[in-house]
Amino acid sequence: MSVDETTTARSTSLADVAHEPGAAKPDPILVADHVVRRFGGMTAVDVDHLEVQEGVITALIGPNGAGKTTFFNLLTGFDTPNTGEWTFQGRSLSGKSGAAVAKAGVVRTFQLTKALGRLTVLQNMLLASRDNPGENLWLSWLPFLWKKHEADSTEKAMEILARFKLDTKANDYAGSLSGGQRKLLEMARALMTDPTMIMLDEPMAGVNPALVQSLLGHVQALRDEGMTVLFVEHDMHAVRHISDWVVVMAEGRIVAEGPPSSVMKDEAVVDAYLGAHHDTDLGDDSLLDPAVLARYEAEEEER
Ligand SMILES: Nc1ncnc2c1ncn2[C@@H]1O[C@H](COP(=O)(O)OP(=O)(O)OP(=O)(O)O)[C@@H](O)[C@H]1O
Repeated sequence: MSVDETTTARSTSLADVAHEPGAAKPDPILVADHVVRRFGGMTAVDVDHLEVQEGVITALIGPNGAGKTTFFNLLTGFDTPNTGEWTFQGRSLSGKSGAAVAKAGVVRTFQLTKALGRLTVLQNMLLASRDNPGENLWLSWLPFLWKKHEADSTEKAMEILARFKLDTKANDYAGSLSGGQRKLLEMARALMTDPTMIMLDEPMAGVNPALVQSLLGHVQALRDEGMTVLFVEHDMHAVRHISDWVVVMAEGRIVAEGPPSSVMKDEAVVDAYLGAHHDTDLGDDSLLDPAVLARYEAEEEER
């Protein structure tokens, strides 16, 4: 399928979906039910039902403390809920470890990037490899297999790094990268496991505007290659620009869902944001720098 055909298939797939919390999707890849996480007396997450459509970019937005990261942690096996179950591609993932979730094809990045500063960029990539020799008894015992595996993984790592224009930095310490480059490295590392779905926690936070464009392009490219993307983001311009669908959380619950253009005008969304931040910019394009806006529009036309 060409990129144009993929774009059409994508918008058609969501065209008939109701703009309401918990809306059913035609091809849900991830389905969560009754997911509750309490910290003491406080309920951080209380998601009754959520379906994430396969092959599209879904943004998860909401004010600070809405429960987005906690929900990500639960879905990816980094935290345990009080109640709840969820499936990925029809198979239950509830209660599974982070490693088991990754093996099932769901990989995540973190808000504060986890790149290990004292390892090189390439070493960071090799650590993220699905069949890291350290985890495989046969590979660690048989040197010739290990060497072949290492060569293959290095080749794959270098290919992915080239895609993110980080190949020239392969032997630099990850600690020497800029904030934006570390975000790119996080995304590159995630791809080492050949995921079906990628979950990005605030990929644009702390990234300079030039790199934001590049990151947005990478996220769209992953989607256009067939990957499902779920991302948490506070930058509403980025959300409007790249998401096919937006899910809004407030006080642990999902309060709205819909395409970006309509969801930003939703009363529950405006209330949720304005309740917490009177100065939150919900992505009104008229507030954008005209040059940036022109670039967004030109890109939109090319798609
Ligand atoms: N380990 C924890 N112990 C106690 N409370 C926690 C813990 N983790 C999160 N919380 C609380 O749960 C609520 C939801 O937090 P969470 O980080 O999931 O929100 P968020 O929507 O991701 O916020 P932000 O946009 O600021 O990252 C907050 O009130 C937070 O203080």
